[in-house]
Amino acid sequence: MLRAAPKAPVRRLWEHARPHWRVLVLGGGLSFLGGVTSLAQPLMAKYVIDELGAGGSILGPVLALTGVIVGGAVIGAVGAFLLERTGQSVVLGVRRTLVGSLVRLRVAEVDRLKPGDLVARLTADTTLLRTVATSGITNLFTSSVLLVGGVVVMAVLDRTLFLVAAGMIVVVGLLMGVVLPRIGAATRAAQVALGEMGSHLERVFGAFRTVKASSAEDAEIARLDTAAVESWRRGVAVAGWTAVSGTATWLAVNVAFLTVLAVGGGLVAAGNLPVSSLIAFLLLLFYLMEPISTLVQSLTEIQTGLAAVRRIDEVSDLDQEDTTAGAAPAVAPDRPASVAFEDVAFRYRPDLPLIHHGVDFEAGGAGLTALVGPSGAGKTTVFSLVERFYDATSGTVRLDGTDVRDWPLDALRAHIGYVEQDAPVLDGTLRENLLMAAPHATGDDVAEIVLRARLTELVSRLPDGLDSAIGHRGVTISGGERQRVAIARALLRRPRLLLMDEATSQLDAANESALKEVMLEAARTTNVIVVAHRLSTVTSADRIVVMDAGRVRAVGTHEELVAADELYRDLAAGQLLTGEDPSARSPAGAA
Ligand SMILES: Nc1ncnc2c1ncn2[C@@H]1O[C@H](COP(=O)(O)OP(=O)(O)OP(=O)(O)O)[C@@H](O)[C@H]1O
Repeated sequence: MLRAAPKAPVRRLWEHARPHWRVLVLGGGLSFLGGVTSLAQPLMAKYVIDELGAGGSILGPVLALTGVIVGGAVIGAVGAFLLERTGQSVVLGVRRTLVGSLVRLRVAEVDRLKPGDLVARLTADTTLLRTVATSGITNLFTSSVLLVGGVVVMAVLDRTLFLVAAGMIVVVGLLMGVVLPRIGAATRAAQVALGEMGSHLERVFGAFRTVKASSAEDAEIARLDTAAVESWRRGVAVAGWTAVSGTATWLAVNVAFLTVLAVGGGLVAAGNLPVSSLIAFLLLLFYLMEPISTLVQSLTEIQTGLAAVRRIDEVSDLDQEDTTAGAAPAVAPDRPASVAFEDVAFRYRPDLPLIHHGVDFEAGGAGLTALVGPSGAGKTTVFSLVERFYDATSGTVRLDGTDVRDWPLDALRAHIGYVEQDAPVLDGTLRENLLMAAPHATGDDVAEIVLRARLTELVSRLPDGLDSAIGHRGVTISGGERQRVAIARALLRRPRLLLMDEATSQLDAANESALKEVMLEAARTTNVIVVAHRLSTVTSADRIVVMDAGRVRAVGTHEELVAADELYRDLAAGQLLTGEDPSARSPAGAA
């Protein structure tokens, strides 16, 4: 579904961590110091025993040992805190990048993605990453430092015993080489299954009423369950491999411990090794048990995190819009914008057929232009090309005479108000919904728009007026009200071009006439283009563009088109506009 990330995940993980390298080095340095002091403990124990054997005072060495233990603990704690904090900051950075990438994705990318899976990447995958970026990286670092230090001290203490211990480390290393890739693959598969679950759930909630009305709950639950079981299966595989690596590491360390005891005992008996060195060596091995098992555990966790990094970075690699590139053409701020389509051909994807086959029309100046035509003729697609949700496959779309591809996206869209067909309201208050497209609008601006969009009655009916929650968790507002909220939102932007996709569902007479009034009022000062499904809109239009099968077949006023264009006459008759009997003509769909 998503393109594979081209960069190695370890490099990506490092790229996310790089901005914090100073704190990382400081935390790492302190952890190293903490580790060194704990490594010094066995050596100091040897010193205490040697002093005792020589009949000297042990007060000094014991005090020094205590100081080293306490100092080492404090330094280690500060280092661990700094590393942990860095881990959290890495995750914050990743989440910010991911949110930025998701919201700036091109519409065409979102068309082929599953939103539920994207949500899982932002939530579940970044949560996985947090474990790695906190305890995983911290433990990997500190345990590696301790292990390397321990190994060096062992090599200095006794070569023979060192070789025994080194053999154990090699065995653990080989084991990790086998186990870690399997843990990584299983984790990735588990996360993919989790993403699938998110997608299924989104599908269910996206059509919740339909699912219930179709009595399809059981089938949907079964789909969700399949994904849940797959995630569980992969999780169990991870648990299995983790158990194998944990137990095998423990065994390897213990075998090494016994071997060192046996070989070292022999060396001591033969007088080739002081007993204090053997004790120090055994203590070292004992101390190293923890860093070794922590190292193994953190390598396991990092596999998990790298699986998450892969999935997160697949999103960062998707095509995003650059909304600021280019220089905006100079335009008169209060003049209505003109739109021109010049021989525009368009397909949504290379593997899909053309939707537009050479669309040509112009709509300039203030006034109302209605786009009409059978369902699927490509009317809404016209709007998508003006807004540059997609780019024309060939031909040119112009705003104010400039190719829309030469406008900075932000500047282009700043001139346009867009009302979608289903006029969605977003979860939040009515005021937030209105201010979305014009965050700097004043209270007076909002009050004026409420009046213009005939929303006064709605505002007075809502419990907290403009500050009432609407949408999911608030009051549900009607289709007509949603349309007017959407128009108000678009108008608050003070657009020079208003694109409005009329709702196909029937509105009651009061709502319809309210909408019409708002539209006509806007058309006095703005270029308003409407995908018209209602007769009252069509007859009020200054210009009607008739589209059929991806082409413009006629342009004119209602009267001109009734006289000159058969398809338009059929469409109008289908809605009893001309008083003709529609059944007497070929069926041409609804306008
Ligand atoms: N995102 C998309 N990806 C692929 N095909 C699409 C996409 N959006 C629309 N289409 C297809 O493009 C064609 C034209 O759609 P469009 O929405 O522009 O038609 P319309 O004239 O506005 O129809 P209606 O009056 O029913 O709203 C349809 O066949 C539709 O299935």
